[in-house]
Amino acid sequence: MGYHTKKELNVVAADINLKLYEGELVGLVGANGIGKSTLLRTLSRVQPALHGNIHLAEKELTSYKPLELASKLSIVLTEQIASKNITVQELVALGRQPYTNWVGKMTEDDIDKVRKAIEVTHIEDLVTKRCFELSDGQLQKVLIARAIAQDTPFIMLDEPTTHLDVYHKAYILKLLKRLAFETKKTILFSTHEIDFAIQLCDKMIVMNKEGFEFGRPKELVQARAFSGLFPEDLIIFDHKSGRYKVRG
Ligand SMILES: Nc1ncnc2c1ncn2[C@@H]1O[C@H](COP(=O)(O)OP(=O)(O)OP(=O)(O)O)[C@@H](O)[C@H]1O
Repeated sequence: MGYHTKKELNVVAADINLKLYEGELVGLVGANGIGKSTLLRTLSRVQPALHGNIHLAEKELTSYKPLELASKLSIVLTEQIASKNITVQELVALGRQPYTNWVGKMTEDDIDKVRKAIEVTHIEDLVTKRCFELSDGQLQKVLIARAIAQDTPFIMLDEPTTHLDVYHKAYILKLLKRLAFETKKTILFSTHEIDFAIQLCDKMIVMNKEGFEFGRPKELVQARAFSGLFPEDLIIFDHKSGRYKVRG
């Protein structure tokens, strides 16, 4: 995966080979610029893979029609929101767009899915607010609610916990964990919260300069996958606690 620029081909990562299952919360970690967003964008068909195949539910990703794809996968990008002038209720309801008819009329089922998404993310008190009135953390929850309303079996989120305080970071990640478990969705998110991801994820993808490692957090800790992520002059990964520590 990577980019065709005017002059050259910029290959960000190659030989990525992995399989995700339903009901799994999967954390994607790695240093700045290593290719996490590129991977999410490639998996969600926002940009084409340079080489290889991606299958979603046994079907080649490129063979999906846009609306069909929108009923199978959703991606949450914080910067993506087109108009912040709409209300929270309207933004969450946009998650139902792939299913509504051309006039956008919602059925009872659509309305129910929107209501449940608002309930599960605990944003009931925000529904009448306009999106520009929200704090970053509130907007993050609203965007997650929209993805839940979209009700796709596969949800991807690019850094869903940036801008959040430590309590709300844990809150969002626990919410994703519960969602994956209870609704049997596959949830893949990129994060810099490696400590939290180790504690909460079923599996993790660790991207590094050599390639990537994939597995259960405990196995990855044992395999020392987190040691080589950053230059070790400043921080080192402590295998006992599963955390990074600043060198004394
Ligand atoms: N539109 C683009 N065109 C060309 N190269 C790009 C483009 N977007 C990103 N890149 C390059 O691809 C590489 C990976 O970037 P990417 O945004 O995927 O990293 P990341 O792991 O998500 O980083 P961060 O943790 O800082 O968000 C970087 O070297 C970046 O410069």
